[in-house]
Amino acid sequence: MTSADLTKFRRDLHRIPEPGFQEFKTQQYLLDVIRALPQEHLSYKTWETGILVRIEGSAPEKTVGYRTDMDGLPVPEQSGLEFPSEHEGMMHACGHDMHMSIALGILQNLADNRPVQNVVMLFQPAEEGPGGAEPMLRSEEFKTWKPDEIYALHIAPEHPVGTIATKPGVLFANTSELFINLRGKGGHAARPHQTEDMVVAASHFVTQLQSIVARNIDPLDSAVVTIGTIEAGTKQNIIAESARVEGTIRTFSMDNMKLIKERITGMLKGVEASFHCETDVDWGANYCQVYNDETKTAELASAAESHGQVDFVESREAMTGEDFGYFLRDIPGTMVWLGVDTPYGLHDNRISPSEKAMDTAVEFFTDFLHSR
Ligand SMILES: CC(=O)N[C@@H](CCC[C@H](N)C(=O)O)C(=O)O
Repeated sequence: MTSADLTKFRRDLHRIPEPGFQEFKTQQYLLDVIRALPQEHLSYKTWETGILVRIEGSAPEKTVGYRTDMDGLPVPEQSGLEFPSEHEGMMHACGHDMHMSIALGILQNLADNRPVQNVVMLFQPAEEGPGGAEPMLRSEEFKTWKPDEIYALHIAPEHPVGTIATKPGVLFANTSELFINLRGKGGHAARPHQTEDMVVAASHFVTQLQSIVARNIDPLDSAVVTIGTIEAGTKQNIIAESARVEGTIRTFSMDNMKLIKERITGMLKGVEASFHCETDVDWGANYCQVYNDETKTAELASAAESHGQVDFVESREAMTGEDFGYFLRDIPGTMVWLGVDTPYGLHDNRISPSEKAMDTAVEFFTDFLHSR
């Protein structure tokens, strides 16, 4: 697999970002590449908009898994790249175009040069939401090819190209989405006393939310409550009768997740009483933490440290979420960060990861999967 091939995959995929479980063009593109590979030891099947590919090892004693995510984000691209998204309002702003291209590169290498162990490559939809890992794990397609160990990577804007970073134990947080509706009585902007203004109610609620992390979480622990969107109203001189607040919760412990949800439920009761309105809350998709197996992580770290192309770094845990956590809850393995050296963070509309990082990842993971 050449750098030029990887770059072509990445740019083609970058142009067609699609929402979770709607990765139709992405799936077709990947299938076209997979069908063009040497087929001798290869079999594949689809699941929803995902794909599972199995390479029959030469003397297998186990099956090793490698997973990539596939979906894009509702981010209007501002990267200035020469190959921007062709899907208005959507962007691969979390590197899944790179992740998929790397997986294709590894697959091509393994199809050309058969590994000893069986390898299953998983192209998993809907990582950003509503979560493809958990239903994929439950699928018959997965169960019949279930690996004995499993690996994945995620691009890391802050690390230089060549870096692979990870740690044993908790790498990413538990997550829960948060969707709240507030309903009251709207009316004329000049007659506020006859209304129950949901812009004011939602604003108080969002401000109150900030006290949860500040005043309910042990300062030696960590949690995040982020509101990403607020929608309310139809016109500047009409008092809004409804508002919708959407966000996400991140914790390292399930006790804190429970505590935060209880506090939010309590606060909403207060908002209802204070602003004479009705509210409802939906916790959306919940991901379990990414917990790296101690032994597999040590083995991967040692392979990275002795690999000529890689600079291995012990990383800290992060409040990011990843539904790869569900695979790791069931199957020992590890997730790593891959340095891509861009000043813009994940989910930023300007993110522009260095494509050179794909060479490092493909070389390292091809060697690593051969060595299992
Ligand atoms: C790597 C990454 O950025 N993952 C997402 C996962 C989102 C889970 C869910 N939709 C949520 O918002 O809680 C992240 O935002 O960390």
